[in-house]
Amino acid sequence: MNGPARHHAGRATRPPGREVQAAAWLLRHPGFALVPLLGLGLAATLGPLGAGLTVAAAVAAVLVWWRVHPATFDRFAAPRLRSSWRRWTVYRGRRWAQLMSDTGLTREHRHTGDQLVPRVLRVRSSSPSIDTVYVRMVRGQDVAYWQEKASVLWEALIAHRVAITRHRPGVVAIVIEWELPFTRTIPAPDIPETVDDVDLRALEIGDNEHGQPFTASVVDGHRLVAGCTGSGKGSVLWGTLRSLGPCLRDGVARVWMVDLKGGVETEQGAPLFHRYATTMGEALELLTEFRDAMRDRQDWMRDNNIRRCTPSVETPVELLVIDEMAMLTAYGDRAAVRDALRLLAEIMTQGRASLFTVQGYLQEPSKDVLDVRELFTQRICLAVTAASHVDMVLGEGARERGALADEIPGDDRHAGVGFVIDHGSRLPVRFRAAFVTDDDIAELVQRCAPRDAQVIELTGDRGAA
Ligand SMILES: Nc1ncnc2c1ncn2[C@@H]1O[C@H](COP(=O)(O)OP(=O)(O)OP(=O)(O)O)[C@@H](O)[C@H]1O
Repeated sequence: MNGPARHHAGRATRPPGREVQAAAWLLRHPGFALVPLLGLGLAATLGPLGAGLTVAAAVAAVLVWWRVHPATFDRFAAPRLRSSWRRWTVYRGRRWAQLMSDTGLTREHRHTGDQLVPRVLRVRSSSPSIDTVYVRMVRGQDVAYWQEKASVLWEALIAHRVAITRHRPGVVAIVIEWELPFTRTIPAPDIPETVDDVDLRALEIGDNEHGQPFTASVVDGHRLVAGCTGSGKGSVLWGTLRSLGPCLRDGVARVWMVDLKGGVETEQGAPLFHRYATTMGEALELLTEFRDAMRDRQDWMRDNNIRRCTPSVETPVELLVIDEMAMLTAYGDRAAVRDALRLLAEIMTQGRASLFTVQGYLQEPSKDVLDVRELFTQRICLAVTAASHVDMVLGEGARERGALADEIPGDDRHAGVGFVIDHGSRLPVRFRAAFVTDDDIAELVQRCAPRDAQVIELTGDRGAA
């Protein structure tokens, strides 16, 4: 009856031999065997000089790519190279074991007394300042246990923020934000002088964490912006309109504004709008008019055999902006909400080629918004109040890949900070919207209000129709 070996037949009381451990390690990290083998293979076929030249040429090609085309390099090559680099410099061997031990995340084997260290399975470095480390927990731990230790881990790593989620049974994903790359408030984008200075596919609304302009299109689809109160949605909205300024002035783009918060925040910009609605009744009228205008343009395109419109005074970009979208799609009278959702779905599925696009701003993503979520091709998540909101807005797995939007503190240092998913790499990219003040809005109105504006009067009953 004595001794663990008799209690647990088949379970060893001593670890496997070192050679077995080494073979298992190599199987888990095939690159370590394959790279030297490839080197030897090259040397055998091309000779040492040929092999050296081939490797040098490969390194040179990567360097040339890095220098010549930073945008594609940062998008495709950098995350992979960075992930490998971090894996073997930060989350490796003894250093990792020490970190786990110091933070109380190791366990002693009951029988052998060995330290069991959670194993790093994979590192994904989506940006220079965000890593996701996938770790197999040791037996007896669960995700709640790890989450309890998150703050200890955070302090030990000297990181900006750490969040832990369950990836799959036995495996946790640790998202580590190393630093906040935005140290200052970014001033509002300049209003371009002329329509020719405006790139409708890349309107500047802030900076991304790579230090490049954060841009957004108003012609390639629809945009959803989610963020809790005070997160900086206003900056994204007004930043877009500032970058679009001359197009509004000259009638190459027109804004149809729906603000069911009574127009408090958008009233200042009313002279810029082609149509303006602040009650549910007005909003439905506006949506219907927008939809009908879209149908008319589609008919015109069909008659003239045009597959895609070019923005011009004759065929302007028609931009439907909905501030606090949930008031339209979730909280209003049920029949009105149903009508609004039906009109929106029609506009969003058909509007793109005829230049009818939608931008929805939202405080709290709800189930009703999810019905049309997939129709938004660009989704932006500023600070939100719940972890589940991040995936609701950006798509499943976004938070685990690094989009910790629910962890963005609600203070002025972080206002305007958010995440988007890069279309090419599918990785989250952090950005900060430029701050558009009331004076910046006033300047925009003064310089860019359209000459032939026919704004709906701000009268009538307010609230739900
Ligand atoms: N891009 C930014 N950079 C720095 N600070 C900002 C930025 N955007 C907003 N702020 C600060 O955050 C405050 C709240 O911003 P804003 O009103 O745009 O938030 P919001 O998301 O529109 O909130 P609500 O949904 O309540 O209207 C601003 O008064 C300003 O102090």
